[in-house]
Amino acid sequence: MERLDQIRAEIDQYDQQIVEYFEKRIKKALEALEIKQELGLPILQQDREQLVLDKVVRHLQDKELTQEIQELYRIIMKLSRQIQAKKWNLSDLLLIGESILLPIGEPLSKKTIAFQGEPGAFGHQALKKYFGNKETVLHFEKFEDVFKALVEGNADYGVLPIENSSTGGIHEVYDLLLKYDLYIVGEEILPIEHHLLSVEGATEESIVEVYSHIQGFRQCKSFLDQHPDWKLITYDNTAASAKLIKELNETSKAAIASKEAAELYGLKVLKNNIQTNQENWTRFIIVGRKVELSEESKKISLIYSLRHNVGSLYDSLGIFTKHGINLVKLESRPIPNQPWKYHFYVDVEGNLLDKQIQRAIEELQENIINLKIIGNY
Ligand SMILES: C=C(O[C@@H]1C=C(C(=O)O)C=C[C@H]1O)C(=O)O
Repeated sequence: MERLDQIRAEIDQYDQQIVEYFEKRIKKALEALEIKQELGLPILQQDREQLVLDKVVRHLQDKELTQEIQELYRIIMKLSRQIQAKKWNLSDLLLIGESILLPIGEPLSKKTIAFQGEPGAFGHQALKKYFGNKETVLHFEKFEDVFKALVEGNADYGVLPIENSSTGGIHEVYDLLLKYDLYIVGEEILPIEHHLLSVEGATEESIVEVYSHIQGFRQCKSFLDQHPDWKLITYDNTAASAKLIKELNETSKAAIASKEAAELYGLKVLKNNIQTNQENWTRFIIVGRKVELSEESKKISLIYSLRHNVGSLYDSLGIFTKHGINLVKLESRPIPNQPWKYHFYVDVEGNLLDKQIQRAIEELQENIINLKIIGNY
């Protein structure tokens, strides 16, 4: 026992140093905050955080601890941000339990909105359906560019597809929601109709190559299976492929895209409604920099991971049942570098201002790892 006491005394000493250095680190983060406030920079500096993560791994002598040190530093930096946020402006934050701080904002009146793809893309249609036609619109090549535009302040809202009723979740967008500290403020469901488009003079028989987004191909699989000789070329976006077909102007090439894209780029519809399921819908999310709470907010989106023990998912979901909260969606994504471990994306019905919901979230937090609330809309 004496030996164990001796070891624990040493651990106590290290803890004292860790606490001392943690406090020093937080003080410095608050000094950094003052400068960021002067310069009008956001609290979160993802590039800097990545550098910190790389540096601490380099300091490690035992590289087997790489994942653990990164996990520890992700938590330290998140706390550092939360402490900075508390200081920044308390009235703009919602505190749930003891440690979940959410930035709260009002819907912006004058706004710039970003979508992925070219004009005429389904994302563009969802944007117009949700926001109307009067807003300033930006479009980007990649989903991640939309997230970056928000973080960098170049756009106020982003419109992104999250799920298709025939082919399921859009995984890349799920992963980006975890990576960036942005929030879902709304959603829009759009019926998706795909058409085979080409230039004047083309017929179904003249086609050799077809361009579309991978989702376009997946959602039209039965039709494409009838043309096994067609070469399918995956493109960034359905509307971008329509634009390309117009530019190439060849009767052997076609795109799979919307009617709107056909009209916008002056293409002929060779075949209408080629999606496999006539009930084909895509749910788009509207992402912003803050949680926008109102009495009408009725769906909460959460991400969490679990300890690897029997029944952990069941137990976590049981907490919602116990508090009478309806679960409306469950999706899982693998955690990079941790084979067979998952992040769970859960949508439940409720409003974050409701005390019952807050109690359930607090209880959930005690039973899971890394809870992230990504919106109430
Ligand atoms: C302390 C800062 O604020 C945040 C927290 C960081 C940290 O704790 O190391 C790093 C980057 C920022 O996201 C900073 O900007 O340096």
